[in-house]
Amino acid sequence: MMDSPELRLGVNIDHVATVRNARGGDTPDPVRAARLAEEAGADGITAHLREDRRHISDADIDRLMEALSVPLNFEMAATDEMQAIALRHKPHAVCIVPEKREERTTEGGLDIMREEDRLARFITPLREAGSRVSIFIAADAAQVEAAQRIGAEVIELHTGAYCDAHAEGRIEDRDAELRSLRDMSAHAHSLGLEVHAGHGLTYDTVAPVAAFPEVRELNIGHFLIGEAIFRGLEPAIAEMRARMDAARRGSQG
Ligand SMILES: CC(=O)[C@@H](O)[C@H](O)COP(=O)(O)O
Ligand SMILES: NCC(=O)COP(=O)(O)O
Repeated sequence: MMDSPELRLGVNIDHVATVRNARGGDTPDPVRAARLAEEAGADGITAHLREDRRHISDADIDRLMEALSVPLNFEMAATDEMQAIALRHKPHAVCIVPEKREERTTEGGLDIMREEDRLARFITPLREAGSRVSIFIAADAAQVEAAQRIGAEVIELHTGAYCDAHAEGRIEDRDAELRSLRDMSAHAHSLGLEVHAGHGLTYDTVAPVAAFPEVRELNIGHFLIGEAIFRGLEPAIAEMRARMDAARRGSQG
């Protein structure tokens, strides 16, 4: 069995901005949330600048780049507008995600094969600017292999189908999704890709994913921001961190 290296927690603060935007104005401030998340043990901050700006704004990205002392993982669609913003800021990491204007949340992974040549050209300047490029994909061997072909350094596996199956009590589907996540983590690692995972993870679903030794980072947002309403952001994050660490230790026997 391979050793389990450190597992990082990236806290996604998008939905602090969702609440702010419900009324306009400045509160609650996602940058303040990001700084509290750092203090609570987040290893990085994730923010998704959607094309429709439904939560994070351009000004939030400007301020995050100024304020953070941990790395920013900048999630964005593969558009010229977003590429220009990423090239201006040169964040630590850029994660390319699919976007549909009408979707409630990021519904699936990017279909790399549908536009493989364009994506290979698209990520080249981002890598040259010093950002680590990650591709948000479903746990699918063809997508993993395509991510490697286009020159990505990292993949982030979409855990939404696994979390939905868990929430809906579809145990066989949940277990099948988990097996796919496990197998694709190992496959991607064998191809030299760094493996991250995220979307929809909660206290109840995080442990099995955290235990996969190839997974180096989990990005978690919506659940943590919701939980923070009841107990505060720092305790909510500290508990997630503790559950991740316990699962990691357990997987090392
Ligand atoms: C790509 C991804 O999974 C995150 O960006 C997260 O889901 C953000 O929330 P929304 O999908 O609701 O924008
Ligand atoms: N890339 C996934 C992410 O950043 C967090 O997703 P969620 O926990 O807000 O669903």
